[in-house]
Amino acid sequence: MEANSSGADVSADHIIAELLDMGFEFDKISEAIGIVGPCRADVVEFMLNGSGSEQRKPAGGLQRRSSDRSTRPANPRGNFKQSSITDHIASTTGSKMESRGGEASTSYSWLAPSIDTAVTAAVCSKSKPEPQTLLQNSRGEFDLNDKISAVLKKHFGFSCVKGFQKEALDAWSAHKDCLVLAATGSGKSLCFQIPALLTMKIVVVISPLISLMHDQCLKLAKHGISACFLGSGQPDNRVEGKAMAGMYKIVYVCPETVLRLMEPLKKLAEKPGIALFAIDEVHCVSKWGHDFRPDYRRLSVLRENFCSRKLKFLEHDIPLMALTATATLHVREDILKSLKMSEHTLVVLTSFFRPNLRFTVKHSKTSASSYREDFKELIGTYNVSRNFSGKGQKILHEVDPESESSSYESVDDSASDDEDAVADIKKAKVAKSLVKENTEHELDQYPGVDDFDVSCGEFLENSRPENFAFPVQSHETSSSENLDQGPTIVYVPTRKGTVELANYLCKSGLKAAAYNAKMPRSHLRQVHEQFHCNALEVVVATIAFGMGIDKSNVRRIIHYGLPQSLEAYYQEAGRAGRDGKLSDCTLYCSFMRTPTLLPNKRSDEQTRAAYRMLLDCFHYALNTSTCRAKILVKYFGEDFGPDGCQMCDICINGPPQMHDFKEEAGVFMNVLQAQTEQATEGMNYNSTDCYRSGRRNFGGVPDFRTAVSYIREKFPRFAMTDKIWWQGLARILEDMGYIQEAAEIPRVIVQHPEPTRAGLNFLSSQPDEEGLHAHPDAAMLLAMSSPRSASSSVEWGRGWADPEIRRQRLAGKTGRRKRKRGSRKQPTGFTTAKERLSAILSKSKRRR
Ligand SMILES: Nc1ncnc2c1ncn2[C@@H]1O[C@H](COP(=O)(O)OP(=O)(O)OP(=O)(O)O)[C@@H](O)[C@H]1O
Ligand SMILES: [Mg+2]
Repeated sequence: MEANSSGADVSADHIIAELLDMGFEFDKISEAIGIVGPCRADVVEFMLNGSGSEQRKPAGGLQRRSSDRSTRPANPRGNFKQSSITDHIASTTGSKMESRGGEASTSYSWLAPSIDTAVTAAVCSKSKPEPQTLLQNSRGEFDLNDKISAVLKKHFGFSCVKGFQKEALDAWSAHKDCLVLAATGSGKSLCFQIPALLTMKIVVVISPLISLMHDQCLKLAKHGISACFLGSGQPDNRVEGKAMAGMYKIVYVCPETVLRLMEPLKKLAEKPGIALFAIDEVHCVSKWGHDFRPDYRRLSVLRENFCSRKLKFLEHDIPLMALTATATLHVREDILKSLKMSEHTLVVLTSFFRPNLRFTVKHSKTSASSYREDFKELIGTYNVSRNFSGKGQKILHEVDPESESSSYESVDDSASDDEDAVADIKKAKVAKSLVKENTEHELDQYPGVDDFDVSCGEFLENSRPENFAFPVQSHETSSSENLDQGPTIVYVPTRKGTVELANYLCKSGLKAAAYNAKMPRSHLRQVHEQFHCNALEVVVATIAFGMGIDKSNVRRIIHYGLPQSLEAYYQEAGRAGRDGKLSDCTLYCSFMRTPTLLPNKRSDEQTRAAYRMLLDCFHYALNTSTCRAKILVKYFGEDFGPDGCQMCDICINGPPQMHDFKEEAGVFMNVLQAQTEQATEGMNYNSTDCYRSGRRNFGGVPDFRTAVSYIREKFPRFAMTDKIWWQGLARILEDMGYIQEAAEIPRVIVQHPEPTRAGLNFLSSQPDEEGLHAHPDAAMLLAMSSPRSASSSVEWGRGWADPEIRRQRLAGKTGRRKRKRGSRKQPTGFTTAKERLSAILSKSKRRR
């Protein structure tokens, strides 16, 4: 150990790290240390002067070769104690400088890991005091900031770290756990990549997808940093062995593999040492997040095992750094708890706002029949510069939609919008698939970790990946063509949708490809590669293509169907505009259709939370009065301030006119109140009296449908109103706290609204009192523009959910037109129930 006058030890591995970064070869350094001892000046002098030819001329960029590592001695630092992180990054002080007098600047100036000319000059002219280098601050000290700046410039070409990156690095250097919450594309990866460059130790990164690990390793290799990834598939002992021997600066692993490699990781922690465990996309830990992965939850073993209490050779616990762009307050708490992160964990929180993203929402059936209208503009954008002849592009990967054993439309049939939609359903032979009870397979799940056709790979610095062909430019693509337009990602909810839409876009002349979790993994890798090298203009993907994709020039994210949560939406939208340029995020969804949950195994509590998230997302889509960016960041607990983004459709178009809903609200809530009273008065009233189409008996709580049917029947002025409109009113009343959902597991559309105390107060207010002013939401506006068609088709669509009705329709016994023409048979008992309701209503009116 090298002692300085301040009494602080500078360990040999520190010297090795610094000299390696300067470009000296490992075996030469260790040989020199063996001869002259762990003193930097002596080691450098020995290498430069003692053996003349020892120095590899350091130059910007990459110095170490992979072969250097293979010749590495088994235990180069033999008996030296394992140094701490602060040893590496804050080893020099003013007192050292003073103590070494004139030598100080020469001794310490070559601490600069990337200022290669300074190194040479400093070492070669020992007698002269050196001018201050980039690594010295005004007091002549070398500090963390300087070192970070140096490696940042050398490896990434950036001039400085961002504030939140600095905070995270400070936490790491102080051996603290840290939770980094920062917007998509803000640069979270650097927070865990830089530590690998500041020490000789290894950074272990836990990541949820091979595609993500692959992309990051590829980039690191280009930046001169060796890395590898270990998926959960068939282990490659060669890469795994090298990784566990410390041959790569950064080791990406999936959670499952971390758990399997606990013992080798402990050895790695001993030598050469683990600088940090980074858990990327850490929202996957939480059951309340949008992409829960059970293996992530088991990562608490990291905090439990890699601490100085358990591993005696550690001076400090190995810090954990957890990172995500999409965690609500609830999820954050869950992360800290589930990973058993230290109670001193630093939470680094930045704004989630992405100022260059322009959010828009549009109503669409989002079925094949609406492709032409919805994608006209996109097709025009790409075709404008190339005189499209009408001869479509080659489809990257032809998949027979029939073989997908499900149909896109069938997902939506239960609430399709109008006659056209029904015709589409018929055309697409959806009837066949409707018979199937289980539709789970048609929606895509988040992919498993092994989303590529390889389970591990190594990426040596400045070299091409060994297991991967570097993306080949498509023969059809010149590097400049259409780059200005930038690529587009279209997210669709179903696997079949990806294929259908990609085919449609290809036929329209675009270079498009489908991407979903069920496609061959080799195809998925090909799409990734072609997307990254601009050979593709559009990727039509499910949620399988989302997290962490870092391509700077994505200009458009189109969601063609409602996402499951605002977290998922913001995560996917965050793929756009990572170069800071204006980019569009457009959500197409049906305002008329009731969104459904992706099938998944959930407890009741999780189902409740999942519906809540879906509901928030639906509210976002239907919103007509609040800036979209404001809603999004508020969702993550951030106050946006009074102004909007001035870019989204709401900020541009302004809200619709306010409406006084007092009368409608009064009628609606009176009916609900009557239903409630009816139930409590034990009149044996329930919804099955009203409908005999297999609907559930709700046990005496108010029922939305019954209430609306009653209103339409009994109040002539509301006879033409649409259920969709009343659903909108129910949302407004719920927001105001006047009604609440009584169902145990609330759905996206209110089912059993009951008046609250505030609602009852409102009901008893005088007619001349203040009105109930609100902006109608997007569904209400739409319903007002075409009241009949909407409700009738919704009824029709709902019928399909009933196995009996479906059977009859498929058997041709009943059809929509026939039903429309014929008189609608009132279910027995309907009149009686209405009469009862009337009686209660007039009774309660009399009471008031
Ligand atoms: N200090 C910096 N200065 C300039 N650019 C930076 C800086 N840090 C990171 N970047 C750039 O920001 C881009 C996004 O980085 P990164 O992929 O780490 O984002 P992220 O925060 O992890 O996003 P996501 O949440 O989507 O995964 C990268 O291309 C990176 O080069
Ligand atoms: Mg990231």
